[in-house]
Amino acid sequence: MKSLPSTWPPPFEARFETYSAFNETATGALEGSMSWPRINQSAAFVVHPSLLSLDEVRAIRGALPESLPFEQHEDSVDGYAAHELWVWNDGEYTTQRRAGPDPGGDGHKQQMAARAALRPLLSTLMTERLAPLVTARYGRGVCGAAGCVACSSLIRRYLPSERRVHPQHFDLEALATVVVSLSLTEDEYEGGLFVHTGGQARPQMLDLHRGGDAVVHAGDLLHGVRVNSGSRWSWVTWFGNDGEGEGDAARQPQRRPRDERATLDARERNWLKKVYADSRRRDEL
Ligand SMILES: O=C(O)CCC(=O)C(=O)O
Ligand SMILES: [Fe+2]
Repeated sequence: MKSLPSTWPPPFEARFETYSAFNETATGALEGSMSWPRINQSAAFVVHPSLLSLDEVRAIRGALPESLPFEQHEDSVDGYAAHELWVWNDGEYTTQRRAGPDPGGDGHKQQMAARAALRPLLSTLMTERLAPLVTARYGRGVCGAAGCVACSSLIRRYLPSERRVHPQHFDLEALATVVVSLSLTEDEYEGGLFVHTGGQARPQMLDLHRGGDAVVHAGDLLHGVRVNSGSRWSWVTWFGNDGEGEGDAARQPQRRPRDERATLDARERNWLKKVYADSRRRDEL
């Protein structure tokens, strides 16, 4: 029998470098790239420290007491109860993603109150901070002239008694995803979001422990969540294109053409500078 080469599994590591679109502002956005061993394939992501301020995170978490029953429909990745709270679906405010077990008591009322409280907050952040970031990264060739649009947005929680993992998957529903950490303190949980190339490679954990830290990636990134201890809260938004000019196919997931990098125009560059100057100022407060 042929034996495996002694270098198997192949060495594998995520590569991190300063994200070039943000070099000038030197705010520490990092581009990571996962290269599949032996095949010429890679997937990139950008980690943005403090995309939201801690005050913004506190405002979101303030609407989410631990006693709030989350939605328990089957998760699309592993079929177990999802423990999600959907706030946006198909580009619109939603009251529920899918039917699931009745939360009992006044559970629905509590969920509706939480969504109503989150709606203005998340909506402003999605349009003013998240969507332009996605459009700047993937470009108008992919996002459409009007820019990428938030299609789905939900809060996830990983409580010790509920869910510890979200198995690795691609976000096939999304052109691009933004995940924002909703931690109130940096030691609220251990473990977290990992990126992977599957097989025998070792997953790479991303450090998103500070509330407001965010990662932006396209649908082609293999990723998942494993919480080793504590409670983790995250805000997940899936983006599609602008929905213009493609009839019913609009807003369907689209693969980012490989190696495409958005070329930022002066207006977008200025906007990014401002986002980063603001986030630096927030850090200094
Ligand atoms: O909770 C997270 O950080 C990510 C969850 C995720 O990958 C997803 O909702 O698609
Ligand atoms: Fe995902």
